[in-house]
Amino acid sequence: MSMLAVRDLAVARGGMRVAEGISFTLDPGKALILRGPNGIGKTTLLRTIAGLQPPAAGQIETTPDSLAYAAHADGLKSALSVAENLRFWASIFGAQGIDAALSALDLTGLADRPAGTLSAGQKRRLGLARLLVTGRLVWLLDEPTVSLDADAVALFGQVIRAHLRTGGAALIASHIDLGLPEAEMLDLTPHRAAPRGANAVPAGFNEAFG
Ligand SMILES: Nc1ncnc2c1ncn2[C@@H]1O[C@H](COP(=O)(O)OP(=O)(O)OP(=O)(O)O)[C@@H](O)[C@H]1O
Repeated sequence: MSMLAVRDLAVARGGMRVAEGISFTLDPGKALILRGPNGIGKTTLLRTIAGLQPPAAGQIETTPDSLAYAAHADGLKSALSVAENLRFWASIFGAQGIDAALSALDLTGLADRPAGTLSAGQKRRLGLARLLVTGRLVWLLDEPTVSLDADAVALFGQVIRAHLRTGGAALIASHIDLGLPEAEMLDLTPHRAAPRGANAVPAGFNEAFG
């Protein structure tokens, strides 16, 4: 049974439909990579599936409390240490420990550093480590590798693989190769919403100028 099913979904930003006619399912152990040019609606689609905004049309079916969303903004507590940040998230999600998450993202040596003093890539690694303490099965990731160097991208690829091996799934907006050849791709380009209302091209436009 799929962990996430999206049917004929349309998504909007700022009151304008940006993408439509999107359908896919995500089964355990699968990763789906969202592609498409800047502004096509990848972030908007992830926000809609995460429940941060309503769909403009269509259906999203998933198990309650199965989703973990990692947005562009890391949203870390800068005065707390790396370990304290993770413990805070672990307590919210009822996770047991943080050591595995620290180790998986190569943060053990930085555990006592205030998060505010981390480099951009280290902050991003901490943001991703939070996924591991959520215990959630379906990861929604928006450009997870921004600021990461090549080693950290490879490390993150391993983290995703381990998540998939243990029955998890991931929907990932990414412009770069994550080293996941088994992942499927969904290009949103053909799903760009047709112009509507005041901005719509009048019917017959093509015939008149064709
Ligand atoms: N807060 C907002 N208000 C109005 N329009 C917005 C808002 N945020 C984004 N948009 C617009 O919605 C459209 C979709 O944006 P979105 O961020 O989903 O694209 P994206 O595919 O994730 O792009 P990128 O590859 O640049 O991250 C764009 O045209 C964008 O300008």
